[in-house]
Amino acid sequence: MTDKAYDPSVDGAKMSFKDAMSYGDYLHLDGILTQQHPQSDAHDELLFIIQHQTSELWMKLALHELGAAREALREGDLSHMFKMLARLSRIFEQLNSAWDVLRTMTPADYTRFRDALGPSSGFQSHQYRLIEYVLGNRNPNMVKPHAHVPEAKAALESELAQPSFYDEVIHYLFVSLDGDARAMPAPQLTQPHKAQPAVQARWKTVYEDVDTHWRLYELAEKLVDLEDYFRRWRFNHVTTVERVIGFKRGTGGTSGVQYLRRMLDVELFPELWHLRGDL
Ligand code: HEM
Ligand SMILES: N[C@@H](CC(=O)c1ccccc1NC=O)C(=O)O
Repeated sequence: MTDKAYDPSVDGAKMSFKDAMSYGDYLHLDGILTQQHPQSDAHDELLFIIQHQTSELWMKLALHELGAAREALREGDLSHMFKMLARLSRIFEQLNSAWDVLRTMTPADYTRFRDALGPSSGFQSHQYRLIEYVLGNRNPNMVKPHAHVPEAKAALESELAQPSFYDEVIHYLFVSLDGDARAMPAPQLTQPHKAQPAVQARWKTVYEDVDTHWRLYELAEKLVDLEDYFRRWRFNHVTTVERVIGFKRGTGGTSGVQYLRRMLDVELFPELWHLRGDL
């Protein structure tokens, strides 16, 4: 070994990017890495900001995959839809593991900058709300905090005007089992999906003879997986919140932990859970 520093250019590594697209150019890192603006001098505020920004990026990808999965389903292309749902589950795993980093922030650390957050809160995450809407948990009141951001409001309203991903799944279920969707209950576009006996009965048919209905069974279990991940995200959130602020009121104005505990009861695909007790 010589003392001379290794020069990767001898192996062919390109070292000059004056006239070519570099890593930073392609990823627009100048934009992303200059968008962290702590409002205090508290050490942990950068962690808090990056945790949220990365979560929002994963949510952006989740919406991209979910939208494409719905489109594939509408076209009857189940193979591609399954691939996107598998990726969606991995994205949720990322979001769930991320809590381990935030959990290193103690109440004392957080108190140093909480006041600087003002009335801002994750409650106002339009991407989170959009994910809920796409999946079928639709409370139109949740559009209100976005009235001041026309694009976010428009995206949420346009989602409320079309069938949810779960509505498309139910459509596919009826067409597959009945031959058409005439017996399908009308999608509830602007309210949270409520369990429908006719839907549950069909899912039960699938689970009672999985070999005959393998594709539908696979689809159902993918949805249960997805909801399982979603529930774990909510549970991680509420537990972290209790650990960090106890039962203080949220900056967004809700009761905080009590509000978040109530959200643990939300069922995205209720029929798939309810039928299990009947098997
Ligand atoms: C120490 C960390 C955190 C605390 C203390 C906290 C606290 C809270 C509280 C109290 C609420 C209820 C709304 C309110 O009144 O503010 C809330 C909602 C919410 N938070 Fe957090 N949060 C934390 C981290 C996060 C992270 C990392 C995310 C990821 C994006 C997040 C996303 C959300 C979302 C989406 C809601 C709305 C939930 C719903 O309406 O069902 N939070 N948070
Ligand atoms: N709601 C939190 C504040 C909070 O967590 C927050 C504030 C600004 C941006 C994102 C946040 N994260 C989740 O709610 C609190 O009451 O402390």
